[in-house]
Amino acid sequence: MSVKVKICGLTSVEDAKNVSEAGAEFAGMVVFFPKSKRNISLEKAAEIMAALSDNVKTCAVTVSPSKEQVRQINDAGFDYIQIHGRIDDDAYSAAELPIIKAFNVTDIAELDRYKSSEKVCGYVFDAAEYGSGKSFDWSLLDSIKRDGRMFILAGGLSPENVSEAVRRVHPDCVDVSSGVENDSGSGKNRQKIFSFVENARSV
Ligand SMILES: O=C(O)c1ccccc1N[C@@H]1O[C@H](COP(=O)(O)O)[C@@H](O)[C@H]1O
Repeated sequence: MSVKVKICGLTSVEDAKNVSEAGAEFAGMVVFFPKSKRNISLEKAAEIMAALSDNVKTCAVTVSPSKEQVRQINDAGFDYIQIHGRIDDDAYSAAELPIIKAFNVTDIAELDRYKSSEKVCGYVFDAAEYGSGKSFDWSLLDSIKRDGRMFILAGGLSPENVSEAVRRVHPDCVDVSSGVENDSGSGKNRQKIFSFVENARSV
């Protein structure tokens, strides 16, 4: 089966159209994290989700969300919640969507804690800095036993290196944000999104 593709950090309706037309399976939107240049409101996320094809699954991308933020995300129309950083007990209890737990290199050792969490349906393995476009040492993933949950590779992927990443890591899904942005660093680039999807699937 070919690798799935997740395009993250959508900020506009135009991004949604490009992601849908390119045939990506997942679209991520950063919410409740104002430090990110890709952070958007739930209202904006609703507008973007309305413009996505029905077959594109959506994901709220968060960092250590509070219980109240998780509740708002439950009701906002996403299919998944991606959580970087901590998941407090309160936030975990409040989650009604399947959780994709993200690890940012230094916390990879915490993976075992989540392997028995019923609500966790997948893992994102990402570089140390959120949405930085930087890669990390993929050999850190070699010893991780696959457990049937989605194994998603992120961090510094691009149309240029995604084929190599798929061959080397064998992820279920590849996840990109910075690598498909315009050279100006703002907004996604249609041609790069299409090339990323094509190159990921070429393996
Ligand atoms: O994109 C962000 O600004 C961001 C903010 C907070 C948490 C995660 C964020 N990005 C996620 O990082 C990976 C990979 O990004 P990149 O391709 O290296 O730029 C992806 O899951 C983004 O959603």
